[in-house]
Amino acid sequence: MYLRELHLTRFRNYQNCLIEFETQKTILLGNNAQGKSNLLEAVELLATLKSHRTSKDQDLVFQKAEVGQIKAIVKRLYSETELTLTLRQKGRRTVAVNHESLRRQIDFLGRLNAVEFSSLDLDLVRGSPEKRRHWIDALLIQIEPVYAYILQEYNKVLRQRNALLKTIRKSLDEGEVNSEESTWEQLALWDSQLAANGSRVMRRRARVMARLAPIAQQWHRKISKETEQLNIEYAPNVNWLEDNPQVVQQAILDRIKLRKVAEENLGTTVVGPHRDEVEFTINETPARSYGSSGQQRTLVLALKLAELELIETVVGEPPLLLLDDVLAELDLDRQNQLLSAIADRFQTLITTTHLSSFDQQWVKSSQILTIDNGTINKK
Ligand SMILES: Nc1ncnc2c1ncn2[C@@H]1O[C@H](COP(=O)(O)OP(=O)(O)OP(=O)(O)O)[C@@H](O)[C@H]1O
Repeated sequence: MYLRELHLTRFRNYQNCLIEFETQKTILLGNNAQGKSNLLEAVELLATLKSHRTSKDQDLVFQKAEVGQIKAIVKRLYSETELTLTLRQKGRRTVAVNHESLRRQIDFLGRLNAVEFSSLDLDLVRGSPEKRRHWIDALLIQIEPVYAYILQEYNKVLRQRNALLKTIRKSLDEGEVNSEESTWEQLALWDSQLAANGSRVMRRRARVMARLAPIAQQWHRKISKETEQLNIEYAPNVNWLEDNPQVVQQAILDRIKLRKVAEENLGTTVVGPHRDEVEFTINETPARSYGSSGQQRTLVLALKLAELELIETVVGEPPLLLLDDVLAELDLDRQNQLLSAIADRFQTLITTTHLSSFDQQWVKSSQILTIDNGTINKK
């Protein structure tokens, strides 16, 4: 797929900016805080309807403006589509495809695919489990857009169940024995909802990890010159023996029973995919605590290359690659591995503050755009 045009109106620090992408590779060159990451964020939003930098639309709209917009023309093998995402300071965002508004946001997903790689991605290894859950979820949304809906439903159930557990906790604090039957009936209802929705999330996470792990392992072996063996293990909060909805749901219900007292005392849900983890080990040592920063970079690079490949296999077309200031973080050897893997296969947008760290061949074959305080010029 190919992003031909991007038009940003009152988005972040862009007032009105039209960018036409003329080659497979674009270098976005500019000093700090000029709008390079903002531009990649716009593409990320079109691909996932999420930004890894903020969950508030107010942050995305140009200061004090009411409405901001991201518009793009995407060329696919057999079609060309115009995508429009309208963001509001107050009120809901809206989406349109070829000028037609869509009622459901998930119908917007899957029309543009992108893998982003920024220095923040090192947090994938070092950061909290939440970072890794977000990472799997963002990948799943791209290869199976209905997952966005499944996750949203799970989170709704989780919020409601937590609210009920909080009330139970409060009455325990106040010394009331909560004997009201309706409270326990309600909780039993939320238990089964949590199990039904939780099993959908967990089974999909398990499946995508099973597909991604061998690809990432292969890349990792190659980048580490066969010296290191990566292992990726999805560690769900609940274990099950068979990939079958009933089996997984029952496993969740059994664990809820086991953790009943803890949940009531804490006043929150402790069982479910919101407590999942992904474990990375290198030569059987946990990468998070023992990996050197070089090893951690190799690991993240292998994961990103695996994401590109997996999306390409599932979608049938190569996704875009967004590299946010990341080349400088990699040594020459890893840079070359990345650049040769990309070659001309993936349309790549890459931000940098200076061109000197780039391979000259790469510079020659790229379109170079300079970014200065929300305005873009060809170099
Ligand atoms: N909603 C907004 N309205 C106006 N300006 C904004 C908004 N959100 C962010 N900005 C501005 O965008 C700029 C940051 O841009 P961006 O994060 O893209 O930096 P960058 O060019 O990638 O720099 P770096 O190299 O430091 O990552 C800052 O000047 C910030 O004030």
